Amino acid sequence: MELSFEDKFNIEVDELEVEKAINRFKDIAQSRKSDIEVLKKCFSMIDLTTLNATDGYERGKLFAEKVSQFPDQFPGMPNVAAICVYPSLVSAVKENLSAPNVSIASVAAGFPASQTFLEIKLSECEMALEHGANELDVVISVGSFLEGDYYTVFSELQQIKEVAGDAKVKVILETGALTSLDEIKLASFLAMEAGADFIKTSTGKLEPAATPEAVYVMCTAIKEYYDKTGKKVGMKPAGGVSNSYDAALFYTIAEQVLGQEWLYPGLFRFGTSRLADVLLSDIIGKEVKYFSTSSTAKY
Ligand SMILES: O=C[C@H](O)COP(=O)(O)O
Repeated sequence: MELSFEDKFNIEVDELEVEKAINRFKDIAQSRKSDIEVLKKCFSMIDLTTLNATDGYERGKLFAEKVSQFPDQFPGMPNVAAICVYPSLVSAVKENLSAPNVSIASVAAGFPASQTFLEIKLSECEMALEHGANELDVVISVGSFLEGDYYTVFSELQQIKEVAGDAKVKVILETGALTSLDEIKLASFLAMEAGADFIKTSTGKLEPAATPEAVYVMCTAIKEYYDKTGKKVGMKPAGGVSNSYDAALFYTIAEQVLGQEWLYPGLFRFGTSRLADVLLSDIIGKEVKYFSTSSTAKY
């Protein structure tokens, strides 16, 4: 079955316009990278992430304990939005998390390559939810997308969304594997039409991960989708976001394209394994290693 989005949405991206806009946002971000209020807001939208082959129960427990104790350790700071782990670690987080407003996100559906059977993808989503996840981060079938088999990608996402029920589904486009900005925009519309609650740039396992260009194009797609349908879809830059300037830049892009109303954990997240302590240190004004973990393994 053929699926066409070209008639419904504007898929073409003007690359010159993108570069101009990004240069403007970079200037704004330079002055914001040390704005404490902006950094605090960015911190409150972090999905604190650990996605290593070396992760075990203790790692999930440690993350949950750190997040649970955070308000006492750092009064006046907002907490992170979610902890994001592999499905096998969801129960470790659930059993040890006592921060009621912090969500538990699980990558699922064959993360990070999405190269498994649909039944396995759906079961993995179901099991992650049973174990306590209330958000799912799933990658599109990138191979099918690149071959132009949009129907397979769309149909899988629709079925995942159905299994997810009330849980938020964040759809990872793996923008570094897509071959043009037009493709990134097309994938954004496809994911949103299939029911994505958020669209997310990257798995963090493939370079380039979150780029200003990808984030900008995805934000413009979200804006256009909202104008046409009235549905607000969230944005999640993820992968390689590791300093206050990057955070301020992605924050600025979302603010300028989508408006302040998008800048809260319900509609904006950072997927990152390194940003939390960096922001915390810049906010407090001295180096803090609270969440940092030694493992940087990339499997
Ligand atoms: O979803 C989040 C990413 O996997 C994290 O990537 P990162 O380790 O480059 O921050």
